Amino acid sequence: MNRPLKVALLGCGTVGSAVLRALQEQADDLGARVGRAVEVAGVAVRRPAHHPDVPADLLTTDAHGLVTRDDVDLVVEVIGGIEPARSLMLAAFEAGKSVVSANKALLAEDGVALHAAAAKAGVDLYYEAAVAGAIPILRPLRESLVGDQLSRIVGIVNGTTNYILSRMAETGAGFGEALAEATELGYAEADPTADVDGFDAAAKAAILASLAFHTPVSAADVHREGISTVTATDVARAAEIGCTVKLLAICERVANGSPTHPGDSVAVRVHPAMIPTTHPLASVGGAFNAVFVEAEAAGQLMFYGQGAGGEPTASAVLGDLVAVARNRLAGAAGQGPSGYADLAVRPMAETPTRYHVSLDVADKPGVLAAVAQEFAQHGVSISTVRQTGRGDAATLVIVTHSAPDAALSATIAALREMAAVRGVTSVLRVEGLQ
Ligand SMILES: NC(=O)C1=CN([C@@H]2O[C@H](COP(=O)(O)OP(=O)(O)OC[C@H]3O[C@@H](n4cnc5c(N)ncnc54)[C@H](O)[C@@H]3O)[C@@H](O)[C@H]2O)C=CC1
Ligand SMILES: N[C@@H](CC=O)C(=O)O
Ligand code: NA
Repeated sequence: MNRPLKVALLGCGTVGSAVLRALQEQADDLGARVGRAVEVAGVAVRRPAHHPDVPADLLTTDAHGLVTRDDVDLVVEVIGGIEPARSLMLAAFEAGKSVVSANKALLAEDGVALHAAAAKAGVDLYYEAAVAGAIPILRPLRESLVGDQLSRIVGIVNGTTNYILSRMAETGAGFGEALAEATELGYAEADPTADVDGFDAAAKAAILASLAFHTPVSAADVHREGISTVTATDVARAAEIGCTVKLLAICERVANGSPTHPGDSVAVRVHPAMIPTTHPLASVGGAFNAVFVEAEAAGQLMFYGQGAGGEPTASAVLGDLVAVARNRLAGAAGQGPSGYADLAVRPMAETPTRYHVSLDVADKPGVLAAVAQEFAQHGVSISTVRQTGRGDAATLVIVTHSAPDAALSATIAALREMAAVRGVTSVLRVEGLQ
């Protein structure tokens, strides 16, 4: 009889414990789908005493020893972070074992080298769980859409920040209170600043852009802004123009160049933005994620589902585990991402964006003209202007047309210096507005 395939589980936190539970409770079904029984060989943890529910004979603090054990066939890495996750993955490849991971931080930092190591060893590196949790998005990009030309991906890919923004908008909850809830529910990273400051979404954007545009993109290539600067005023201003505030990951293929990138390039950015409440992404609430893909032949596609949490993420991990187990039995390995297009990454300063700006001004003759002049001087065209209030308490709300981001931020800096402007009370980019 064929011996079972043995899985080494590295990490037993929010995701790891859900993966372990599923491996134990659904062992028969998983084995039937793979075509061979799948068993847990061991679970590497830092503090065994913290895992009373895991059979003691499976627990070990020696992750490296577990990964390189002769009877281990497949490795699931759900420790997170860069080290020791990277060294453990490399050790697994060297020992001829395929790896399934949920670690976007590592893949976005060192994906090219890790894929090269896996390819050299003839094994798999799969990480569907790393982007948008349970939502199948990496395999669709890598396989189903590989025959098409992708032009743009806009996603809500961080559950924690979407949960926080949804709570702020819907219930008026404070930032800290909403973050504590997201952490309690298992959505936040071990260090939640990774979520709040946009690092997690930037890592996911890098992975999406790499696959979509056949171009190596790392987290360092992604323009990143988080949500800690989003204020109640921003949320209220958004509502006034029929918009909502979301942290967006935007990956674009840009044709016809810019001053420093004359050919095609890619622009990858993560920042909060106002989007119309009629936009498909506007209704994505709580820890849900959605990824909106635009492709030449396929047109628009939207992928939606649970982007965070133990069980949903475990679903993606197990899907990958079945895939790599099948490959192993077939004596094959799936193809890694291709980087043949190798497009340049366009800097944010040259990327076209639109701004929504609120200014406190005195309602005096000439103020509007002076403000408009400042936009014009920076080459920024105004789409709409709205004034509320009179006298000393007037507010100007301006939405621009699209312009290079550097021109927009220079305009804001100049407005802050104008005597007629008492304060710039809200500045957010706008996406999807007609
Ligand atoms: N929680 C979520 O909703 C999602 C998490 N992920 C990713 O999954 C991975 C795991 O995340 P969580 O389970 O949420 O984190 P977690 O912090 O709950 O669990 C990580 C576990 O790994 C253990 N660990 C750390 N270093 C270790 C080492 N050297 N040896 C053995 N164990 C070690 C920790 O003690 C902890 O129990 C991360 O890469 C994360 O970005 C991906 C998608 C969703
Ligand atoms: N911390 C992440 C977890 C999933 O990737 C998030 O909040 O989305
Ligand atoms: Na996914």
